[in-house]
Amino acid sequence: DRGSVQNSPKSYDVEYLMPVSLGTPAQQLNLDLDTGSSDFWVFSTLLKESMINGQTLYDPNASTTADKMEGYSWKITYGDQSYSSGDVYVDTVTIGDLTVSTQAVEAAREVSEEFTADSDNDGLVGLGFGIINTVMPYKQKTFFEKAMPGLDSPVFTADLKSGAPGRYNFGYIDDGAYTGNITYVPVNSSDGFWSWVSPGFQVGTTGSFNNTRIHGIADTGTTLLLLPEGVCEAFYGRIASAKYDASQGGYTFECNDSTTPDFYFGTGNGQMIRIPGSYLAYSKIDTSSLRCFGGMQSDSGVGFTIWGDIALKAAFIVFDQGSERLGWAEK
Ligand SMILES: C[C@H](Cc1ccc(C(C)(C)C)cc1)[C@H](NN)c1nnnn1Cc1ccc2c(c1)OCO2
Repeated sequence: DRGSVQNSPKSYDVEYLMPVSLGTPAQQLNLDLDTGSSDFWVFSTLLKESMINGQTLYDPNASTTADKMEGYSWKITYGDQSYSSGDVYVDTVTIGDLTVSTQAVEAAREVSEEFTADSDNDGLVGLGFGIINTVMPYKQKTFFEKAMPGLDSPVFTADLKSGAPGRYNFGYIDDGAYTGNITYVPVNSSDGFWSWVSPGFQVGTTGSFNNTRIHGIADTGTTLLLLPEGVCEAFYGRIASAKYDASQGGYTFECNDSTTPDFYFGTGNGQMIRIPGSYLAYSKIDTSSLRCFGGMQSDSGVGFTIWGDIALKAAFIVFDQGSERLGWAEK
């Protein structure tokens, strides 16, 4: 079995949303596929009105295939301190013509203001590893873990694009979606994340390759690229107008600064992925400004490196849960 679904970026590629069908008859919601968490939760009719702001709601009472998991609950807090919580239903879920008939759907009763404010986002599909699922008393499997036994191959792939729709595929690798070879690196899933080690980085085409191992996670649910302070300093040191601006909470530079170099990160056996300098001028800090907030920021607040969308949209990535490895390819 296999599946394929288009993902569409919101403005500034802040997140990528995909249509998902839940229940019978199908209720379609736009969800954020997040490889950095492992809860499948949705805005629902259980929410207080004050927490809803245009989102599409999952109504378990309108689904003939929904069964309430009595006595089960969930509560998740994300690294940016946003949170959500609620009840759990078993129901059928289809993503890109791939159906899981008994998916644990976490229906929100409460969401923090950050989720309320994002009217396009109807919830998250966590595709990290199930060991960090928050459902109590017994944690639940992710959509991919439920689908995996029926798939042609135990993999899903992410093809995110800059300012354009991309695609998530389940159960197969589309050899037309990338160029060159796929370089596989081992994953340590003990923390529930797609954790891997990059052998190093290079700033621009003339810079030397820095053999400094970078431990981090591949996270489709994080917008930016959060790297060690030293790497940020090496990169922004090469941009004439760049500075760390405490009032903005990060590095900023002039959006059209022609000295902005590309950023390369190593994956393994000599392969490097090139992030175009243009991807690193993330967004104007305010409409009248000529300065941009950097797409690369320090990971000091997180404690580990996060290869978020800024990096992922420069590559074709294979999330191989069967062999616990990540595949990286240029495209
Ligand atoms: C932030 C997203 C999860 C999310 C996505 C979207 C949203 C909104 C819709 C409301 C915009 C909120 C939350 C990320 N997903 N793996 C995540 N989930 N847990 N940690 N991270 C990454 C991290 C991001 C920012 C940090 C951080 C750690 O530590 C300190 O600052």
